[in-house]
Order: sequence, then structure tokens, then C-alpha cells
Amino acid sequence: RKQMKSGGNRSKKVKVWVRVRPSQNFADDAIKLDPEGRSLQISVPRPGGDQQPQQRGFANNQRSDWSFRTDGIFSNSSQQEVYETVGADLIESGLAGYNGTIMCYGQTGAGKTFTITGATEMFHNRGLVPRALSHLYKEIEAKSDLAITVRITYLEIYNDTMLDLLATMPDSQEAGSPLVITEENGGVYVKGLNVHLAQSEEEALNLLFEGETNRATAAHALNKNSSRSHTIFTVYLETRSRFQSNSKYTMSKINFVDLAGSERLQKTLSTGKTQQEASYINKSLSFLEQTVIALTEKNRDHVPYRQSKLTHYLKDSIGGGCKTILIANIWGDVRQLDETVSTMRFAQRMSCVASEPVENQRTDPSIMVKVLEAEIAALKKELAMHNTLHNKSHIHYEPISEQQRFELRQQVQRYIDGDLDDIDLTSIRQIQAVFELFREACLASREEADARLQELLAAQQAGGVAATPPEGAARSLGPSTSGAQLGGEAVGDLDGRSFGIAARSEVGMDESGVFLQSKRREAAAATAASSKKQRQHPLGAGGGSSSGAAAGADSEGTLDALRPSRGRRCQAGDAAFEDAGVRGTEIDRSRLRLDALKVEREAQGNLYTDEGELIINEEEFVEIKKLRQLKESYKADFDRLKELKTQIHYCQKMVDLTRQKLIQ
Ligand SMILES: Nc1ncnc2c1ncn2[C@@H]1O[C@H](COP(=O)(O)OP(=O)(O)OP(=O)(O)O)[C@@H](O)[C@H]1O
Repeated sequence: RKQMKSGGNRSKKVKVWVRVRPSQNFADDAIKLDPEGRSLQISVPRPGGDQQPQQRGFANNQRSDWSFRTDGIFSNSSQQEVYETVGADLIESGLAGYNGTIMCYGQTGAGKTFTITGATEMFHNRGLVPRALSHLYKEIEAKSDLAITVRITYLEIYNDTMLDLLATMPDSQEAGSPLVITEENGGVYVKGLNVHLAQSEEEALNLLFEGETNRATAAHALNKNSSRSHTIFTVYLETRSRFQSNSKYTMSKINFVDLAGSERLQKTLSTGKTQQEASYINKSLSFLEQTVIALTEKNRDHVPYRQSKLTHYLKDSIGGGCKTILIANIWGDVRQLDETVSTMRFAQRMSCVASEPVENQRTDPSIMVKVLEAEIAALKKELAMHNTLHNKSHIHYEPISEQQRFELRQQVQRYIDGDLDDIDLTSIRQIQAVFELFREACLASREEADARLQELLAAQQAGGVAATPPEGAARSLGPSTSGAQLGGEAVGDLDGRSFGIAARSEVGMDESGVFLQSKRREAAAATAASSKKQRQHPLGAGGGSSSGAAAGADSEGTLDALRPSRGRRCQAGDAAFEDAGVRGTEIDRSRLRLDALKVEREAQGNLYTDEGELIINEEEFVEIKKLRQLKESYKADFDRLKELKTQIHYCQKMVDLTRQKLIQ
């Protein structure tokens, strides 16, 4: 028989190839190989024939005819043919960044090791691994534009214990340390397993031979050279462009897995240690099968990879994003039919596992930084040239220096104080810095206000009313003025500072003519809340930037909103509006005077009574009183305007209606 062609056209599944070990006693009657390599038929003699099922050890005696679908069959194929058909592609894909796994499964003596590493006696009988290494280094030599790094590990799993087959290499670091499987970035690694750099084919082959020498073997009834362990030879490839500008690179790994013999324990006639080995092998292969079954089941959310070291290590190497090829090694001998069926059943399951290889591309951050730095430098040059051509060469884009920040801060302060109309901004960095400075100023003034409020609250808690105010004062600033309320409606705070002092529940004046004020906590809280809400200047004309009373107006209730629209004004409306404007200006003036008095008082040093209450002088008290009266008037104006607006609106509607009637 010659090598069969690939019969499969099954994309996105694990590929299954069958390799038949040549045998003089080949079961021609029982095993039929499809000439196209699409399938393999096995016919097992029925029970009751010349051989009992128990003797054959064949579990499913209900069925004697089997048909297995395959992707191709190797029969009497040379090692070179096998490599070219299934091995070469893994190396090429690996260099392109795809993970690959080639796994040999089958009974002892079926030719797994022959396929993976080959026979040592004849050079032309070398297996997939030495051929893959030779191919790999030829490719590396040919791809002169790529810097390809090859690293190798060789792991043995014996009785569910991991062993480093390359621990004896002189450059091994971790000899003796326990091997532990870890998962990182979606990949599986063995901590403690030596990873060897192989710069040439010779170095790589040395590693293979070293591992082979160290491989655990035991005498066995079926095959004296049979290996009783699973081995995984892994080649890690890192492929980078030699061009500095390319920060992309690929990382891939190619596993060559030589599984231990899959025959059942009973058949090995093993005893003692060898029986224990066979039992471990059976278990781990059974776990492998369970994993494969789980992988083929749709909607299965748990795959039991961690049941054994073998399945855990192969977690990222069976299907999924990995290019996986299973070679089912069968021994076509008549006496091995049951094992052949068993091997093919596993292969059948494996052929249902999904496999959609993905490229493992990564980005090197250090190269990326260099690339971006170069790009930034080039863009800066472009910008400089552009600015020069547009007479803007004075503009700088460097980060703001401390000196520049200091100057900007001064400008911002002058702008806030009203001494500067514009801040000259030429770059985004400057704009950002100015925003930051405004935020700083805003936070600072908020803190200052909070501190002042705390100060007042502390003073209030420490004392209470120190003296009774004169009757007039008590009347004008009496309890009804608590907080920002006038006539039950919020009149508005000036800015949360001066009004804070003015808004008392009790105001007192001592015998020496000095007014003492205490403030309840509620009043302070109401003042603070009110001041936060009402910082907008409600008056279009004559108003300062932040002063003025909101007079309980919402956005619709500001004087601007109440201003009669052009062409619809009536005399009364205009007059009322003018009145309110004048009142607003007076409120602002009064507030400024109050501020000035306050600054003066603070400059001289605040005075407190023994009880800790703040002392203000008469002038300031009178000013506060005046301000309250102004606010009351303002509120009255506001109400009047509101009323007028409603009237105007109504009249306008009437006019519109009448006009419509006239037209009709
Ligand atoms: N396709 C083949 N052509 C020639 N000889 C083969 C072939 N397959 C296997 N053999 C021979 O069969 C014998 C057993 O093969 P091998 O050791 O590879 O079996 P195995 O499946 O690896 O067994 P074990 O499970 O014990 O490792 C070896 O002497 C090998 O040379």
C-alpha cells in the first residue's frame, strides 16, 4: 500500500490522520483502507467465533463493523512523506505566529515514537521532530528580514508526575525544583521547566537527544523498548522584524506529543511497578478522552482539563486556537484488532473537536515608544514649519514651565478681579493650564467660604445672644429674616459671605454701641445652601459679576426674563423695569460697601465677646440693615414686574386674537 491522499475537507476541526504500522500479519480481511484516505473500515469477528470477546478484551461486542472517517491515511508511507504531509505546515504556521500540536495516539508498539522521533539506526528513518528542526533552521536562514528566536522544552509525564527531560543540560537553572503548571495570558506553562535557547539545528538536536536519553523506560511484555510515559517536545518561536520601526511580533509554540501506549491494563500482563504505570497511563488517557468528549459537546461550559497533568498541560494545545493534528497509530496485525478499534474510536472523537487557529501577535512596548517618539518629533517639525509660514513662530507647544504657570496665575487672578478683559491664549497646553488655575481659584474660594462658615458656627456654638438689639434693629432684622427668607420667599444671598453675617436669627447691641451677633446652625446651613443656588446675577443692568439678589427668581423669574419684549413694552413695564434696575445697582453698591467694611474689620482683627461671638460695629450693622431693606424693595419690584409680564402676555394674546378675527 502506498500513502493515501488526504480525504478530508473538514475545515475548523482537529485533523486526524491514521498511520498504519507495517505488519507481515496484516489483517487484510478485517481492515479496509479507503483508497482516497477518507475512511477506514474495520470488521471484527463476532463473538462466538474462534475467539471469545473476553479474550480479545474488546468491550463493545454488539457491533462487529466499524467505519471511521479520517483526514488521511499513511500506509507504508516514508517518514519524509509523513513530515511533508502533516509536519511541514506546522513549522510554517508556527513562524507565522500560529500554535500547533501534533499528537500520536495508539497502542504500544504501533509506531508513535517512530513517528515523533523516529528510529535511531537509520538517518532516513528520523521522525517528525528532527525533520521539523532541520526545516525550521532552513526557514530561519531564508528569512533574513526576520529575527527568529527558538527555545525548547522537553517534558515527560510519568505516573502523573512531571519531569524535565532537559534538567541535565549544563545551562539548566532550575534543576531539582518542583514543576508546576501555570496559566498566564491564556497560555499554559510549566514553572520550573528549563527553557533552552537553541541557536542552531545542532543545538536543537542535542536537546532532543539529551531528552531521549533521559526518558524513563521500562521493560514490558508487549515491547521491551516501550516507553511508559507521555513526552512533549515543545518548540517556542518568537518572530520579530529586523526593522526597528515594526513593534509587532509573534509568539508561537509547537508541541510534539508522544503519548504512552493506550492498550488496556489487562492486556499488558504487567505486574508490580509496571502495572502501576499502566494504571496511571490508563487513567490519564481516559482523562484525555473525557476532555476531548467535553470539547466536542456544544454548550458545555466546563472542560475537565485539570483532572490530570497531561490534559492540563495540553489545555491550550487541543483544538481551540491551536492547529492540532492527531496521528492515530494503528498496528494492523490480526491480533491487535480490538486495540485498533479502540484507537480509532478515540481518533473519531478527536476529529470532532473544533480547531480555529489564531495568530499570536503581540506588540513590543519599547519599540512602540520609539516609533511614537519619532512620529511626535516629525509632527513637531511639521507644526513648526506650518506656524512659521503663518507668522506664528512665537507659539510654543512645550509643557508649561513654572515661570509661565506663575504668569498665567497672575493673569487669571486679574481676570477674576475684573482688571483684565482677556487672557491671551495660543496653545492647548495654555488653555488646559488656565482651566486648572480657574479650578484652583474656585476651590480655594470655596474652602475659604467653608472655613468662614465653620468659624461662625463655632462662634455661635460658643455663645448665643450676647445682648438685645435696639428695638428698631430687632424689628428690621428680626427672626423673619433668618436665612435668606424675606416674606416667606428666598430673596437671595449676595455671595454667601456678607449675607452670612447679615442673616441672623438674633442680633444684639451692647451698651457701648457695639453690635453683637450670634447665629444659629440652621441659619448658617440655609445661608450656605441658598448662596450655592443663587450665585447668578439676576439683573441685566448695573450688576456686578457675582453680586446681586436672586430675589427668589428661577430662570424664568430673572429681570431679564421679565423684561418686556421689544415692541411690546408698555410704559408701566418700562418704568418698573428701570426701578428694579436701579434697586439692583443699589444692592450691589451696598454689598460692596459691606464688603469693604468687612475687609476693614478683618484687617483690624476680628473681635469676639467673652462667649466667642463676633463683634461688628454700628456702621456695618446699619449697612446690613439697609441691604435688607433694599432687598425687600427689590423683591417687591420683582413681583410687580412678574405681574406686569403676565398682563402683557395676556394683552398680547388678546391682540393676536383680535387681529385674527379682523383678518377673517
Ligand atoms: N511505520 C513504521 N515503519 C517501520 N517500522 C515501524 C513503523 N512503526 C513502528 N515501527 C517499528 O515498531 C516498533 C515499535 O514502534 P514504537 O516504539 O514507535 O512504538 P510506540 O507506539 O512508540 O510504542 P510505545 O507506546 O511503547 O512507546 C519500533 O521498532 C519501530 O521501529
